[in-house]
Amino acid sequence: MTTAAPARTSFLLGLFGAGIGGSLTPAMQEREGFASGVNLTYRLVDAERLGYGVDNLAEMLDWAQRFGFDGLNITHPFKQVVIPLLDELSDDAHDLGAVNTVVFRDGRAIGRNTDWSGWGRAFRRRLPDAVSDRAVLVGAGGAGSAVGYALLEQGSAHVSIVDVDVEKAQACATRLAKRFGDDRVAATTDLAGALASAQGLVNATPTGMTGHPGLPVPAELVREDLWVSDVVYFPLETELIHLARSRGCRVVPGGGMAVFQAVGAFEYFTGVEPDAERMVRHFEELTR
Ligand SMILES: NC(=O)C1=CN([C@@H]2O[C@H](COP(=O)(O)OP(=O)(O)OC[C@H]3O[C@@H](n4cnc5c(N)ncnc54)[C@H](O)[C@@H]3O)[C@@H](O)[C@H]2O)C=CC1
Ligand SMILES: O=C1C[C@@](O)(C(=O)O)C[C@@H](O)[C@@H]1O
Repeated sequence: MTTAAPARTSFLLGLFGAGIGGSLTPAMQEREGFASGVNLTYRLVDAERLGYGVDNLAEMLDWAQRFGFDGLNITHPFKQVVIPLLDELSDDAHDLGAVNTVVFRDGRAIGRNTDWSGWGRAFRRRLPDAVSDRAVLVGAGGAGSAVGYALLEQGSAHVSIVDVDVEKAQACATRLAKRFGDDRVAATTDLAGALASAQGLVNATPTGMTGHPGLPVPAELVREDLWVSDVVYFPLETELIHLARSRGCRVVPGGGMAVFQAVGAFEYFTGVEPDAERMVRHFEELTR
């Protein structure tokens, strides 16, 4: 007689990254676990504090599995370098070239990305009528690739990508064009020209974060008829969001992406659908 494997009764999860001490993800995941009856522990593993860099990532993944972790979120600077170390990759993570969620199952490490679905869900919640708009995306790193993927996946007619590192903008556009077609996405150095024919602007650079004050684009380009989104969520009201709001623009601040990346990861980790609105309320409590 064969016996079915016992249902999993608890989950050990963590976040791998550098300088992650202020992350709200552990609190969001543990609170949602408690509220939904899933026994879940979520630990921060700060590579900076451990003196670990990208060369130690394989070792870190290996010991996480050996020590019984069921899954990990992965953040800066590991989102791209983790890819070759995984056994399996979801199509979306492959197409956008970054992983923020690794699930360990039956000795295999499976990479996924909930940054894009998180930003997309937060966007559609606020501006459902704007999904087909033309947009300008500033910043082509890990967050920018995820936002570009989300914009195109949810129907944006065209995305122009700008980065101070022109090669990075081009590489991001080339990658997204492979998936969505080169008539819908392009890198450009002409920010003003691209914005003139767009309805939306997304900041996916660190500019505006605590410690990186300022605006990622010249103030005069923030027109009142643009919608404006920021991925930065420390602070929640960045200089860009503040300026855009004061000019009457519709805005999507970075807090929504922070919550909905956790919503998506919770479901991948546990197989249980979390209560997303409860997680939003909890995030609001944490950031009040
Ligand atoms: N809300 C959320 O849940 C999340 C927020 N983030 C935030 O997104 C921001 C970016 O993170 P990553 O993409 O991982 O960083 P990254 O370092 O991979 O990419 C940032 C990119 O912005 C470019 N850049 C910097 N200043 C610029 C400027 N003024 N104009 C044009 N390009 C510029 C850089 O050349 C780089 O390519 C960080 O502040 C991070 O905290 C990241 C992930 C999730
Ligand atoms: O980059 C981020 C932010 C994060 O690292 C956090 O600190 O909340 C959690 C990651 O899952 C996400 O991809």
